[in-house]
This record gives sequence, C-alpha cells and structure tokens, in this order.
Amino acid sequence: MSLAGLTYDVDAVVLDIEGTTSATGFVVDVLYPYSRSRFGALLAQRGGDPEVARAVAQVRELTGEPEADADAVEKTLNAWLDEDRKATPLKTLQGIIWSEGFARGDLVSHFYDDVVPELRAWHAAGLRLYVYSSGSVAAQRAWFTNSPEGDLTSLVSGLYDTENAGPKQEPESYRRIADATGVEPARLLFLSDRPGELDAARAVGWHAVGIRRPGEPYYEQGVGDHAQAGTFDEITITTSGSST
Ligand SMILES: CSCCC(=O)C(=O)COP(=O)(O)O
Ligand SMILES: [Mg+2]
Repeated sequence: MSLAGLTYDVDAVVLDIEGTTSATGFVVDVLYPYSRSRFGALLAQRGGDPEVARAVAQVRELTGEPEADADAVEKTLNAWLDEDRKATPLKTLQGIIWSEGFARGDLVSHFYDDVVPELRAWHAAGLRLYVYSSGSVAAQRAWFTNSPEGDLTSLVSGLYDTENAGPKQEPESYRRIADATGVEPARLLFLSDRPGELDAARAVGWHAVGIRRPGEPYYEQGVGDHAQAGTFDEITITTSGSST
C-alpha cells in the first residue's frame, strides 16, 4: 500500500520512533515489562530524587489523587502501561529505568532494517535529523546510543518529547519544534505512523509522510489522506538548504 517516488526537498527530517523507526512489538514486549518490574523499587528507593518526585507529583495531579502513596502510583503506572497511554510522568519514569538498563547492557534498541542506512544517507547529504517521540528525551538518547548498529547519536541534532515540545497530536507542539530548530515549517518533514500526529504537523505547514509497516497497530487504519511509505527507502529527500 505504499506509494513509490515520494520526493521532498527539505532541510530537516523529524522522526517518530515507535511504529516508524522501530517496532511497537519490541517496545511493548521488551521495554514495557522491563519498566513494569522496576517501578516499585524506583518509587520506594528513589522517591526523593527530584526527577522521580516531579513525575510522582504529575501522576497525582493527573489522577486527581494528591495523597496517592507509592503503591497507588505504581498501580496507576501499570494501568497506563496496559493501555499504552503516553502519559508524560509514565514516560519520564520509564526513561530513567530504561536509560539505566541500556547503560548496564540489559537492553539494546530496535530499528527496522531500512532505517539506519537511510538515516546515514540523509545525514551525509546534509539533512538535519531530529526525533519527536512520546518516549522521554532520556529514553530517546539511550535508544539511539545503544542500537544494534552502535551509537547513532551523532546523526541526530535534537530530541523532543511531550515534556519539552508538548502532546504529539497538537499543532502547537510542532510549531514549538520548528522554532527550537530554527527550520522553517515548510522545510521540515515529519515521519510517523499515527494519522493524528501527521495531521498536527501538517496543520502548521510541515510536510508529513505516514509510515505504514505490516503488523504495526496503525497499519490497518492507515494514515488518512497523507502520503505514505512502507519503508524509509521509498522516500527520496534532498536538501537545497534554503532555510539555513
Ligand atoms: C525510546 S522511546 C520508547 C518508546 C516509547 O515509550 C514511546 O512511547 C514511543 O512513542 P512514539 O511517540 O515514538 O510513537
Ligand atoms: Mg509512533
């Protein structure tokens, strides 16, 4: 169902991770259990760490339970995991747990086979690459540092999440990213599996291509009226560098 011959002249590509560069199945089957089994210890032993305390306060605010104790917070986190809810404090706490897991060698990230060669080629051609994922910036950094093909962080110029950019289905978040990168909206291309995210990016003038990979949760639903590709090598990207 992909369209060959997609060609864009832009200055930067912004990448979604889950469902786009990488398999949702890997995240759900490997990363989610890894965090689920460690939330309890993190909350009990490091509840006073500023980042953990801030995330716990956000959980209490989102659930409207200001007195929630560590057990109640853990239950909420696990319920959000079950729903695959992209709640910012869940992602913050997962990011802490995962980055430590990647650093100690328990975890290695996943990229679809077509992705890394294209990222290298686009970067070599002078394109800037950014990430915008619901996974926290800490998780994204660990993901790109600990790939099966080694450290990929030199390919990436910046990382955005729901904390520093905002929710992924709100156009304002994409406006914020464009401002932060200094790239004109019309010179940005967003790749994602979720139609609501593609809609939000297009609403503020970005180019957007839906990535549809068989077996991914959004494959059957499709990407609405957005251009679509099944793999990154179906997309030709050049840069005439007009916004820099
Ligand atoms: C390295 S981030 C791990 C994946 C994750 O937790 C997530 O929520 C990814 O969502 P995305 O916005 O990339 O679809
Ligand atoms: Mg995604």
